[in-house]
Amino acid sequence: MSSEKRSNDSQEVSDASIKRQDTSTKGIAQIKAEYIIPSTGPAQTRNEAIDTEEQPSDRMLVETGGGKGKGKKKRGQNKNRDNRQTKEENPLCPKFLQGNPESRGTQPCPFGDDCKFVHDVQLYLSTKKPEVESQFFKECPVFKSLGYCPMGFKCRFLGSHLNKDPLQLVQLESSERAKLYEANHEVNHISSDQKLDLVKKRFLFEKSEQVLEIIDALQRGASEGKNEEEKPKSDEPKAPQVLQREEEQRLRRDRQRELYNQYKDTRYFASEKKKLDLHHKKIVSPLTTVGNLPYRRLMRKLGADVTYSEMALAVPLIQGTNSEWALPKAHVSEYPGFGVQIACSKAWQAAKATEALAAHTSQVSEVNLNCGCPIDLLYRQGSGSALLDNPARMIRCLNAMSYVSGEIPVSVKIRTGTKDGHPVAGLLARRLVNETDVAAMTLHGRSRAQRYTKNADWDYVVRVAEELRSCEDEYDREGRQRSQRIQFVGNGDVNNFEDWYAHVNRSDAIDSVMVARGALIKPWIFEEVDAQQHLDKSSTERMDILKDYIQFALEHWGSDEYGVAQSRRFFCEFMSFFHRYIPMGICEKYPVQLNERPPNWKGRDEMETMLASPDASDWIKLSEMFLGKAEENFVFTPKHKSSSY
Ligand SMILES: Cc1cc2nc3c(=O)[nH]c(=O)nc-3n(C[C@H](O)[C@H](O)[C@H](O)COP(=O)(O)O)c2cc1C
Repeated sequence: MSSEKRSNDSQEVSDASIKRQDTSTKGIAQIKAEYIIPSTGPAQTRNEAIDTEEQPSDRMLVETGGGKGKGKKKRGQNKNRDNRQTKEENPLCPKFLQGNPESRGTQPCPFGDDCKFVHDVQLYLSTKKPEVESQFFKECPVFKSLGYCPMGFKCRFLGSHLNKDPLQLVQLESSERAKLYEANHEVNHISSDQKLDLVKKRFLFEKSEQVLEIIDALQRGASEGKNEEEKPKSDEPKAPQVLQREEEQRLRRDRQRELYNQYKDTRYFASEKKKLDLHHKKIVSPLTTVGNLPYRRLMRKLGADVTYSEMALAVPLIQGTNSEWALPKAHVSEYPGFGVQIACSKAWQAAKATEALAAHTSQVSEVNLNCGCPIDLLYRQGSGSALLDNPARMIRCLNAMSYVSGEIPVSVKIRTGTKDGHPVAGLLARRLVNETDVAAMTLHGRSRAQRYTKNADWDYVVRVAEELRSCEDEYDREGRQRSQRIQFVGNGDVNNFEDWYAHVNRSDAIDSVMVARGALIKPWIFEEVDAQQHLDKSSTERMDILKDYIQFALEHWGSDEYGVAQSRRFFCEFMSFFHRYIPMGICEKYPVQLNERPPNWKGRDEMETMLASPDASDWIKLSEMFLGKAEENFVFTPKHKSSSY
């Protein structure tokens, strides 16, 4: 990929030759006339809608019981998605993946002849789907990067690591494989025994039990204290029942004091945890569905310093659900600088999920509480942005997390508020300083109600950052000494290096900014930040980026039938953002804003036109260039109906 400054094509075309079309309307990207495909009707743009809010993943719908029943029609969500997976007709027994277990000296299949899967490798190969015909991968990409292929005979690129006579899989020497593994493996795997302990409720949430008792007692104390203040004082002698009640209250207060002292003595201060340094770091937002491990690995390769897991729900984590525990997994290149984000509605959920995470994952730089998610399903349950309306509960969650997370720092991501015109983030910042030990806060400059309709309010983001700093100063002046400055990260509408620097440099109170859609549409955005210039990537360079994505996807999901189908599906989800890139060279006015839509346009070459297609069937065609022909019944409907804008 070239980071050379390119000439802007606009200079090459004289003004006189540009037959301007009327694209100067607000919200419409300005494309040079020669790239516009003339429309027959009234002014036409490629897409009608604007960006919709984050959507629940299919996993979330299952785990929260959402998506069942009638429910209201969700804005922008494709509820009738049919992303079915095909299954192999005669699946090979997992014990035979790498060949006959007995001849390799490993444990035989415990089901023997009764096994419902195929044991005869020759038979399996005779019914297996043909090899993938990829224009980009002439040999198995996973074998090439690992020195062996974990999918063995099931691999759809098997030809490149199969000896036909005798029938045997090829692999590199173990020392070479070990070297490759060192730089390329996944971390934060929970073992099946650990998962089973959670499923069977055998995991002892000892720290959570401790902190929840304290938090409950403090909360009860606070509400009893309030009631007592309201009672009028009287000099009359007290009845024995009253005296007894008072004595009970006194004992409870003593117990609370004792618990509080215990809390003070045992709690972790931010300074006792791993240091979280986000200052001027290049940060990619947590992104449900699209922010999967292969995408984050790609972003690391393209210069990101900090990445976050997709949002994991606390309750299924506590219950040991497989799909939820897949989310904290990361590529080794992501650590340090990898955060796990959780969503929950109550302190017990926050504590237990965090305690399990701290016990079962080793490479996590921060645990982040999502207090910004607008999804109705979670909001109705009191999670995500619902916590903005209940700051006391948010603080209990954060303190519980801090108590149990050991040396992992805790952070929080919020929005301006839930309603338009009622921002609460400033007050929250004050409470975070005074009442919690959070190491960082991220503020997305929009309310829940606003979704993506208006621009993020960066003036407000800056005011909150400054409010945070003045609270920290007050705190210090009172001699209470915060252990370390809370890292403040702003978020919203960062789409190019100019936005990035403008926001990062606007106030010393801001440590950095977080990028979401901008990094999906233009994954090389941090390369621009480093080069401090707009980079106009050719279609060939963009295909190389997609090739890397597919490489990482196959390494993550596998190169067998299942893995190829998963890679194709998530490739298409990625394309639902990636296709929105409008190259600088075809623009009349640059940079293009995130909410600007182009009129129908054609690229500088055929591939560029194809890469910009908003049609999901073209994304499938692109996937076929990397992954071979899609199944006849492969259908893809993006999660965001109007994912284009
Ligand atoms: C597809 C998609 C998925 C998202 N998933 C999450 C998520 O899991 N957790 C989260 O805190 N925010 C999530 N967000 C919100 C972003 O992190 C970010 O706050 C928001 O998009 C504003 O940033 P932007 O203007 O740079 O896109 C998601 C946004 C998008 C577009």
